Amino acid sequence: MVGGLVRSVHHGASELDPVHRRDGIGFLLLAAAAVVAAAEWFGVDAVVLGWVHYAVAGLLGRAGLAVPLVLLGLSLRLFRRPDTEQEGGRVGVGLLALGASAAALLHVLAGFPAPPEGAARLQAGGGILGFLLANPLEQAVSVYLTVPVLVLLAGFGLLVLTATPLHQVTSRVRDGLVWLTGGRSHAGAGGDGDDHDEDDHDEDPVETGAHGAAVRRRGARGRRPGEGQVGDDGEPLEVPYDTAAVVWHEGDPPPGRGARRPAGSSVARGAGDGGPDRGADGSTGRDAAAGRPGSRPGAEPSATPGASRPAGASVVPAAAAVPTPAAEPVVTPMPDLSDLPPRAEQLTLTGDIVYSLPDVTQLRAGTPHKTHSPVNDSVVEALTDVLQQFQIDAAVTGYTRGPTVTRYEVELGQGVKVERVTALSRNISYAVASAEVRILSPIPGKSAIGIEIPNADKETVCLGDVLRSEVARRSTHPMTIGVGKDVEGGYVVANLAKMPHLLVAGATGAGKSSFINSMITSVLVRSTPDEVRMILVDPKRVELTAYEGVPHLITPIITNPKKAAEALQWVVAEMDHRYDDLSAFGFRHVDDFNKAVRKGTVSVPPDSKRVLTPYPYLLVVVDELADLMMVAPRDVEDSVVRITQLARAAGIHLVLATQRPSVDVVTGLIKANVPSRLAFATSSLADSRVVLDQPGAEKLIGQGDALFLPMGMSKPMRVQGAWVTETEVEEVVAHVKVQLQPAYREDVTAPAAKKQIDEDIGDDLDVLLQAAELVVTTQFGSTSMLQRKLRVGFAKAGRLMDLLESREIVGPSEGSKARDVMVRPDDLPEVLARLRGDGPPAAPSGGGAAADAPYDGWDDADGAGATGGARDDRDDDRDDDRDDDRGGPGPAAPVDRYGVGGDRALVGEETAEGWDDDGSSEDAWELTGRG
Ligand SMILES: Nc1ncnc2c1ncn2[C@@H]1O[C@H](COP(=O)(O)OP(=O)(O)OP(=O)(O)O)[C@@H](O)[C@H]1O
Repeated sequence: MVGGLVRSVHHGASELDPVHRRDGIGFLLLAAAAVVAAAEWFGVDAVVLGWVHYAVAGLLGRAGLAVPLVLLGLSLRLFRRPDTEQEGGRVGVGLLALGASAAALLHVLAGFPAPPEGAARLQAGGGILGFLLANPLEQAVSVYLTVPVLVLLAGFGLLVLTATPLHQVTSRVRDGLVWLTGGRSHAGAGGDGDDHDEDDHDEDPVETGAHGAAVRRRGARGRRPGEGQVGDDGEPLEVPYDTAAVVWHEGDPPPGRGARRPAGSSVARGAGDGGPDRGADGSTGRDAAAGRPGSRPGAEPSATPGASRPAGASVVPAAAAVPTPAAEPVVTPMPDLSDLPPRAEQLTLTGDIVYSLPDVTQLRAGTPHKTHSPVNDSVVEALTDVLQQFQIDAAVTGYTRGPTVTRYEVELGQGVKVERVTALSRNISYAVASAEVRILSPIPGKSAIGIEIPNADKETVCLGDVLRSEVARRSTHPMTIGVGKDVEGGYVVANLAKMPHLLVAGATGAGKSSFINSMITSVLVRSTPDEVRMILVDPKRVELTAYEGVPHLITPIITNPKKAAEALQWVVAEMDHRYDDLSAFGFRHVDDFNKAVRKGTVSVPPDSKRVLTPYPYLLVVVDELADLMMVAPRDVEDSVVRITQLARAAGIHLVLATQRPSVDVVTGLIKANVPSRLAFATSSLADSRVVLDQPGAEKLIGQGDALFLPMGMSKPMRVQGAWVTETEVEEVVAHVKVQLQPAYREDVTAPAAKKQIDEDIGDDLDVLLQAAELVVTTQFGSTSMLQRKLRVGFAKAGRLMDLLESREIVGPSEGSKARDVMVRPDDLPEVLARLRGDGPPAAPSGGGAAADAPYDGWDDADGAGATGGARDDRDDDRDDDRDDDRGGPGPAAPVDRYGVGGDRALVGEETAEGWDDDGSSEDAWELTGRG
């Protein structure tokens, strides 16, 4: 019976939720601490306590007095950070080394008592352990060396226990002092990061795959002037940025107060993370921070001997001035983040589920940003040489160093043609021994030519740093993700909801999957499943498996391309449902709807039993679009186009990635409707043109180096994508998975209802669709044209023409003349849908659809939303229609077809209101002039 009982308890314990198990261990340790304290500190008289005393004091002697404290510390640690199980080994080794050396030292102090002298003598020293360690040591190396050896062992134990490598002891002590003095004692210590620098490089994932666990706050410094007021004076914390991406540099005003526009900005601020030491002239402050004597402020022509100062160049040098050669690398301190508000730590989901977001400080920290290194000096020299050799009156006046590339700025003398420098691109490549030289003329917002050259000493941009940056922490929008760092070392974050759809392209190994990992991890770290749901499509089957089972998923990760195509159709249906809902309740955007639902200002008709819940954003990620386009090109294109044209207001956003950015994958229609682009290194100039409509991506250096062109920007900005290790992803996934099960929707990948295709079309549907498209777009009903263009025989072309006639697409035969075409190009989408059997009955479309946007007008027919005109006008039109027709809640509120976690909703006030402050996306459209 006892055996059975023990077995069942053991079985039950192993089935316990790991969180409870760890808590259980914590309580056990706490109880043990109390017992040992009673025995050792207070000498309480009881049988069991006597045994405990014999065990503890017998083993450790006086060192046993510390055991209650150690046990208490361990238990508190388990309670506070239950996810540190894997560090148990380290803590164990540290404690053993520390405990053993302490016991041995006590044994030495007690005068090396031997066991025959009695247990009491041993207990008054270091116990059995002290005897076993100190006595042999004394015999081996004499008493004079025993003590130093034991002290060293204790020091080693302490370092292991606190996870402090020896070289970081000083900075840890300093950080400790900063912590003790409230984080103020360190202001102005600009160049402190140096001692971390070289060693942190060893943790570079690209080189070693190593993964640093502890997050250190480095170079802590005082708060910037004015920074504290942002939260205090009640200004909205969300950044009202007018493009999807925000760049922010340390030293910039707090985001939201003049955060810079990514490119083309006329504001030229100093570059790099100068921190508090930087004045208006970035170089002066930086040089001062580094304590370098004799550095020149500003851009001095004498930096390039022989080149005359460009006349009329009155540009405030935003870039670092050309520094004195052989100067020390300049490392900027990591920002102090201690006084930034964290993203809501605990969120309550409906059903009283308390959900805690993963701790962003657990993500590893990267190397501090260098604004200058000796490598840059040699490149400046090489560039200057080239300019001199070709006798061009131009000078390298400065540079801004990013994590992977540095942009050198060249100013021209009067009357010097820009082409003289740009024509030298091959010579420059040769001089700096790098094929990936990209020339920008001009640098947006500056009268200077930019020459971007890869750094020989690259830095890794860690997602943790980007998400911990001020700009990311102040954005409460759940769809804000960390992108990386720009070429000036500023953090780049982007709001996926404002993209509103993103195309990610790049050759194999260029960094797409890493970006997608960073993106998904950002979402998991920043948003609850009630805020963002995801559909992940991974035809490659390996890239996204780590996310299987996270509660943000709406359906298991889809690996089958056919199923993926069906899922896209489900998304279209979902979008339509959301539109129905929005229109029935009289809202234009899910943000408005959600806000009203949270405030409780929207009510269902009295006879409806529906419980309104906010709609989560729906993020659909396709990791290889080419695989989908191979199995069902038309269906996928149709769905993508439909989603991208309409889904913004419904809170549905697509991210499409492909390594084959050729026109058969990224078709004109898809491209026209996915306005934001992220191009990693492409294998050809043609691919770069497909993605960005301009060259440049073929010059990227791979491994996360990218050109980012969010909607509304004319020039792409160069960013180094953020890196997140597999271990970090695993930790984040484990954190979210342990809290909540995913609530999968069954119907996402269920095959769509069988379409009603006319029997007499039979197997000819595809070719009939092509024939209809051809005839309608050309407005030319000729059988021989069909023969030629579709490469079909006469009989087949004739039959197609008859079918078209029977569907009233062309008129009757008129002998040798071409037939009349009865359908206008505007109505083509609707006609094609009807032929396919999934369209609504024929209905006249709303006019005004431009011929280059053939899918506009489709929605008039199915009532999902009226669109018309070119893409930029569409919102206006739709809004107008809404305003006219839908003044308030419609009579028949639709049933709750959106069942995703339909029984749960957000109730947390802080989240409920959080991201609305920045204005719904409608504001963004106004700001970009698209509203
Ligand atoms: N942001 C980054 N920072 C540092 N290294 C990176 C970054 N992104 C990618 N890399 C490096 O490049 C390698 C390939 O990246 P990744 O797997 O993302 O390429 P990909 O474009 O997805 O390739 P594929 O199409 O074959 O999947 C990574 O293993 C990593 O070493």
